[in-house]
Amino acid sequence: MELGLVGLGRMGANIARRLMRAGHRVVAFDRDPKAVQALAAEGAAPAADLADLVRRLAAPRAVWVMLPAGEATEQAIAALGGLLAPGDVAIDGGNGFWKDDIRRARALRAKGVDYLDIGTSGGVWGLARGYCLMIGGPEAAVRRLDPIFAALAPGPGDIPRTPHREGRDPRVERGYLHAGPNGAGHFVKMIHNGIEYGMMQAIAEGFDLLRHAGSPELPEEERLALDLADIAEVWRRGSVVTSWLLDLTAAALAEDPALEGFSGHVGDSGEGRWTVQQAVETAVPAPALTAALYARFRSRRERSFADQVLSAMRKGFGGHQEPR
Ligand SMILES: O=C(O)[C@H](O)[C@@H](O)[C@H](O)[C@H](O)COP(=O)(O)O
Repeated sequence: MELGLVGLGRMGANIARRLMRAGHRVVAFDRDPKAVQALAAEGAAPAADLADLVRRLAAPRAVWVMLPAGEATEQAIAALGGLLAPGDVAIDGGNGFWKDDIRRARALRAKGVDYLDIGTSGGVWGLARGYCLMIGGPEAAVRRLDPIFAALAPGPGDIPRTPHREGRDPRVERGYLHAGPNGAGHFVKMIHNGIEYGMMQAIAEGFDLLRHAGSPELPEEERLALDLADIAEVWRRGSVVTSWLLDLTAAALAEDPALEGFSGHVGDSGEGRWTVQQAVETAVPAPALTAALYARFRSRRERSFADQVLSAMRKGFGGHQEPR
C-alpha cells in the first residue's frame, strides 16, 4: 500500500522506515527539508508541502500525521481537510487529546473524509520491535488500512497466547486494536500513559528507598550499601515486577550507577494530566496515577512555595526553626 506521512521526527521517520521495510510506499513531508531528504535517501518519495504530498498519492489516500499534539497537529489536520477528497483517510498517530478527535472527525466527515485517531506506543524502539497501536474511528477505514497496521505492529512474536481468547479479534494478538469510534484510540492511549506514569513512579520510588538504605541517619548496624544495578538485574529474572520499564532501569543503572547523567527534571506531554482530568470528570479514584503526575511537577522545583508556607506555619505554632 502507500501512505503519506507528515512529520519525520523520532517517531514519524521510524514509522516510515518500518513501513518501507515491509514493502509499502511512503510519501514523506516535514517542514525541515533535511529530514525529507534523509528519508528520500532511504527510499521514501519526498513531498515539498502538504498539497504536493496529497498530489503524489493515488486515491483513496491515507495520510498519517505524526507531529507533537496540539497546535502543530491541529493545523496539519485542518490543512489536510482542505486537500483530501471523499473516501480518503486522515490519521493522527501522535499523542493527541481524545476529545479533539471527536471534533476533528465530525468536521472531516462532513467532507466525506474519514479520520482515525491512533495511540502509538513503543517509542524509539518501535522500528525494531514494532508499535502497539490503539485505533479509534470507522471500521471500514480501519479494515482498508489493515496492511499498514499489520506492518507497524509487532506481530504475535513469542508472547504466549492468553487462554480463553478464542473467538475474539485476532488483530489484538498481533499488536493492534480497533478500540471503538473516534476518540477511543487516543482515550485508550491516554489511560496507557497514565498507567505508565504510575508504574514509572513506583519503580523510581523503590530505587530511591534502596539508594538511601545506607543513610547516615540510620543506626550503623541497620545501614545497607546495596548495589542498585544488580538488584534491578535480578528482578528482571522471574520476579513479579519484571517489565520493560524495569529492563530500561537496569540498563540505565548498569551504565551509570548514580544516574549522574540525569538532573531529575521530569517532563510531561499531557497524557498524564488528561488521565487525571478524566478521573475527576468520572469521579473514579486514581490516587496512584494522580500522585505520579504531581511527582513530576514537583521534580521541576528545587524548593516549593508550599514548603516555605509549611515552615512558616511550623514556626508560627511551635517556634520550630528550619535546619541551618
Ligand atoms: O507509549 C509510549 O511509547 C510512550 O508513552 C510515548 O508515547 C512517549 O514516550 C510519551 O509521550 C511520553 O510521555 P510524557 O512526556 O508525558 O512522559
